[in-house]
Amino acid sequence: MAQALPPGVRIHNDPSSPKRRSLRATRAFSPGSTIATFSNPLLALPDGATMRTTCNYCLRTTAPSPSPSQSAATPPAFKACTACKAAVYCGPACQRAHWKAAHKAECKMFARVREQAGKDWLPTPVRAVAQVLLTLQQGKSGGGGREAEMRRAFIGSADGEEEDGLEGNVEGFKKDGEVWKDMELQATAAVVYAGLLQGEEVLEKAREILCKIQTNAFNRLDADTGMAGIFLDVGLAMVNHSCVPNAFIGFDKRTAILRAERPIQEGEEITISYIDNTLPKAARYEALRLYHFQCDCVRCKDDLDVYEVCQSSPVIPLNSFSLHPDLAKLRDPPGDRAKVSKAEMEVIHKKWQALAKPDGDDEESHLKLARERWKVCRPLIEARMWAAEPLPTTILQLATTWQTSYKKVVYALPLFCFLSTECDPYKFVAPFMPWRIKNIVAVVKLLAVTGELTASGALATRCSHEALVGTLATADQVSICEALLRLAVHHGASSVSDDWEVFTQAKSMLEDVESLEGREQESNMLRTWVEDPEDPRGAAFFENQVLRPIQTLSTFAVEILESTLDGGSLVKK
Ligand SMILES: C[S@@+](CC[C@H](N)C(=O)[O-])C[C@H]1O[C@@H](n2cnc3c(N)ncnc32)[C@H](O)[C@@H]1O
Repeated sequence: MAQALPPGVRIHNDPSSPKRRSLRATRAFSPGSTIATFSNPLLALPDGATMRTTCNYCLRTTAPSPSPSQSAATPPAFKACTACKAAVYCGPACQRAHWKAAHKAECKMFARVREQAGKDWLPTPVRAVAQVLLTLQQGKSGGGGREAEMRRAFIGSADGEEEDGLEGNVEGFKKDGEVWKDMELQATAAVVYAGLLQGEEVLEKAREILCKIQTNAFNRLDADTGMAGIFLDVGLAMVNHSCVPNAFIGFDKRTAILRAERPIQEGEEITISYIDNTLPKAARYEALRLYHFQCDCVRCKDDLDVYEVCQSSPVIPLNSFSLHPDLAKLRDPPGDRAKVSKAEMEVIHKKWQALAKPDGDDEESHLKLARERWKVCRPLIEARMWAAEPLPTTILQLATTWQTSYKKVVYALPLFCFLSTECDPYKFVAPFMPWRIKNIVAVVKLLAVTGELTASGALATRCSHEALVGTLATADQVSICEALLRLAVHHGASSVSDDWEVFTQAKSMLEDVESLEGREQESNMLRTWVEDPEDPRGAAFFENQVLRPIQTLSTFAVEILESTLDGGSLVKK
């Protein structure tokens, strides 16, 4: 593709390979380091309905605080475009930039959307296709550089050389019955709302654009690593998939950051995972169906489970500064893995997926579903394969429900400790992977609750698990929080982005903990441990005051899960 690429990467074109083009490293990268940033996307859109609560240019989800000159009583708010009243912005600079980048072409479309559909937003793929069609259309009357870039990416170069454009897998999509039907509808909607005449030529063009968006756009991760909107950069779009990738992508507003997950050599192909690569093989293949290729990475070829991938990971040593410093255990994971065959793991996942959604959003409905899921996972539980999906997701879903429950919040703590020590390190071996940091920060937030309950003496009335109450009563909960926050801040610097909400929260919570009086000794000890995790005094402090209580809390998790999900009682001596 003829476009400027950031340093750190180059495009390799091999017409004889099924992958065709790929992204290669121009130098070596260590795990956690930034390979390249991509800040000039061709498309960057918030999710459909959230276009009213997300800045349509920088994709910020909360408006910046008012300046000191503004009244503090005025809550920061997004301002809508005065013409269409649909797109909103965090400030005039973003509004101006978006006008130039995309909104000038699409603004009038929203009046039509309101008139024809009675809505002031469009589903993301429909809006994205319409934006491309309208920019190309505008180009006919002098759209400038943006139009030329769009044309090269979506239509091919001016001399008709298709080679230059984005991959669309159009023929593959056309063979995919239900999917293609949906795509045809979305493409037609884009043409109608864009106000273009509905000839077969324009409809065909719209379908091809949609195929290219589907193949090359990334789901932009929101602050909490949930999905929110799409991001398409023609350079980043050259990165291929592997279920054992050596890189991952983080997003910071309108910028995508490509980071190394494993050591990368100069000239090596850079790969990311397009999907949740910790799922069993059949589920991964199903998720990859929309990309129209057969993955032949080592995870797929040898049908490796999470433990087998973990065992041979080159980033195991990074865990010496983590909540799983026992590297030998990562290389030789516990459990009776021979008890569950790969075929049985596939069946478990299929059955789990087939279970219906919760009947309602109340705690009881979630609990009912968790019980059914737990039952399906029984062979994995008996083999103690805690990191094998769908078991960790089952635990996480219950832990997340309990996190906000007045009655169960205390029980969420052992569950998150368990996820952080027995599941996440095997699923995501590099300690800077966002899901690991997010669950560690969840432990800190829960300790803030149990710390208060312990101090006020109310813990025993809120929790009938005596050993859990006893462990918390004797633990130095503040030092545990400080140690976990230091881990989160250290690894967070190599994770999603500097602006990642989980990372910024960890930094601010750490400042709060550091400012507490009367615990200089503990704080100094933890500082020593961060500076040199091998220092015997710091290491012993971490081992005794932090790791041991976390591991003890974690041991209560299975008991609590079994008693809640298998019909027992939470009361334990
Ligand atoms: C985002 S594009 C990646 C760039 C693409 N290789 C190109 O030349 O334009 C995604 C498409 O690349 C191809 N692809 C990605 N990863 C692949 C892999 N591991 N093996 C084969 N093809 C792959 C598939 O056609 C997929 O739909």
